[in-house]
Amino acid sequence: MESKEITKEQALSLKGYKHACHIMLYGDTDAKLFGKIPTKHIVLMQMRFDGLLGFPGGLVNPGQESLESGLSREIGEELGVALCVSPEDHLSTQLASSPPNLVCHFFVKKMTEEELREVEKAAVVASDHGLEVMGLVRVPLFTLRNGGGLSSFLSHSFIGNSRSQLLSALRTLGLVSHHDLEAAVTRADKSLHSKAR
Ligand SMILES: O=c1[nH]cnc2c1ncn2[C@@H]1O[C@H](COP(=O)(O)OP(=O)(O)O)[C@@H](O)[C@H]1O
Repeated sequence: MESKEITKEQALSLKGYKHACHIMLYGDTDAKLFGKIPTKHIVLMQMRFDGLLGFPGGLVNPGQESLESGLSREIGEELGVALCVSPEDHLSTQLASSPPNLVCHFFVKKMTEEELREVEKAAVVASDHGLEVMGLVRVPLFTLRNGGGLSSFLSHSFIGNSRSQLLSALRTLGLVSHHDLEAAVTRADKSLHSKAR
């Protein structure tokens, strides 16, 4: 899905648009896969009720609450934690090409490994668990010798523009090197292309 980047202020001045707010929670880790492959960072996404991957969040009505407090409310429902989202956590706003009249606001929040583990534990007993949210998942950011890892993750199906939100956050925050990211995207796109044939 192609989307056009606009400012948060432009988005808020649009009439008759819905506002979706989603957040990427992330942090650093020293953990090594199989005791040798550095996982480097933790990045959380979720498996939704419809089988698609996306970020925690949902629709917010800016006429009734700020984008940040609406997003905090959605996080409470989906992840069972009280998380304060601030305007500084905003990363981008995009005009969705589909569905029409939707803007997608994207936030990122850095947390410690311990805090992220607490979120993962709380999510299992959150009210939406097993209903709107089937579970949190960590994004594998590494590339294995057989090419698996990030590229296999990117070959799954994503809701809306969440795949491009993920890629732009990984790029902007420098969580994956430019070379590794481009290689993973190329490999994933090839695999998606061959599945489609
Ligand atoms: O992670 C995401 N990134 C960007 N857009 C998303 C993401 N998840 C859902 N959306 C879009 O946001 C809108 C609201 O969906 P969502 O299911 O999150 O909210 P809701 O629970 O308030 O209905 C939908 O149009 C959906 O396509």
